[in-house]
Amino acid sequence: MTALLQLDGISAGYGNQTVLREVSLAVADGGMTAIIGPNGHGKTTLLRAISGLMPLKAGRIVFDGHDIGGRRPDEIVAAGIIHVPQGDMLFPELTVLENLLMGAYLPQAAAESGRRLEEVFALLPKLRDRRAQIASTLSGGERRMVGIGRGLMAGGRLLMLDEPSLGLAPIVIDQIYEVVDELARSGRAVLVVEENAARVADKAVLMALLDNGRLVWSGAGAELMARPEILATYLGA
Ligand SMILES: Nc1ncnc2c1ncn2[C@@H]1O[C@H](COP(=O)(O)OP(=O)(O)OP(=O)(O)O)[C@@H](O)[C@H]1O
Repeated sequence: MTALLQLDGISAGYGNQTVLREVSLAVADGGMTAIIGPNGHGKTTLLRAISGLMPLKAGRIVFDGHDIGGRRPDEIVAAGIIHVPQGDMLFPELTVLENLLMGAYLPQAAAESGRRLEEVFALLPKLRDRRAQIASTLSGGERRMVGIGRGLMAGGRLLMLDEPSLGLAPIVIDQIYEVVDELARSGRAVLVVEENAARVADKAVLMALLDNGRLVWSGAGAELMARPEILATYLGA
């Protein structure tokens, strides 16, 4: 496998508190990789560390052959890593279109924003119909789609999604994962954080289980589903 992103023994945390402990992980150049694990065990922190939103205490992050540890968040976006944060974080008073265009704020992305917008509308046709609607009046599922669309507007080679299922009804979660799966099957590298392993087990090329900031297991989804002791110990299944 060609790794697009390679984490090499990374540790990170808040102040004196260490949250991530020596995590090593290879993310493939295409398809879905899933970070799973219970709440509060470091999944969001892992994405924040990759995005440059918090400093590393130890370890190396190599993306597309370059050591990106210590780079600023905007430099990491420019390098091709897009982070769609938990809970949408849209601009509530702006329209769908304005929110989408916010994703293309860096010069290179801005130059390609017309073409990208067409790609986003092709993947998420509902957003074309809703483009003039104010974000705060959208449903939860629609807001999530705008968040994903805004991330895609930035371009990038790796799309990181922090719990795209959070707070949505099961039927809407299925719709969101259909979109994520379509992106992954079209060859885009997607790193997704998900609390419920079963939701991604049949889609992910690799699942990585974080417990108390450590990577305690990784492997194929089918392998995990055949390990009831891991599911019971770490995921309360
Ligand atoms: N800004 C912060 N300051 C201090 N501690 C924090 C901060 N954010 C998170 N933590 C702590 O870091 C640990 C890991 O949190 P993190 O958000 O990474 O977990 P998670 O697995 O993503 O869970 P969730 O899905 O609930 O966000 C928790 O103990 C949390 O309390």
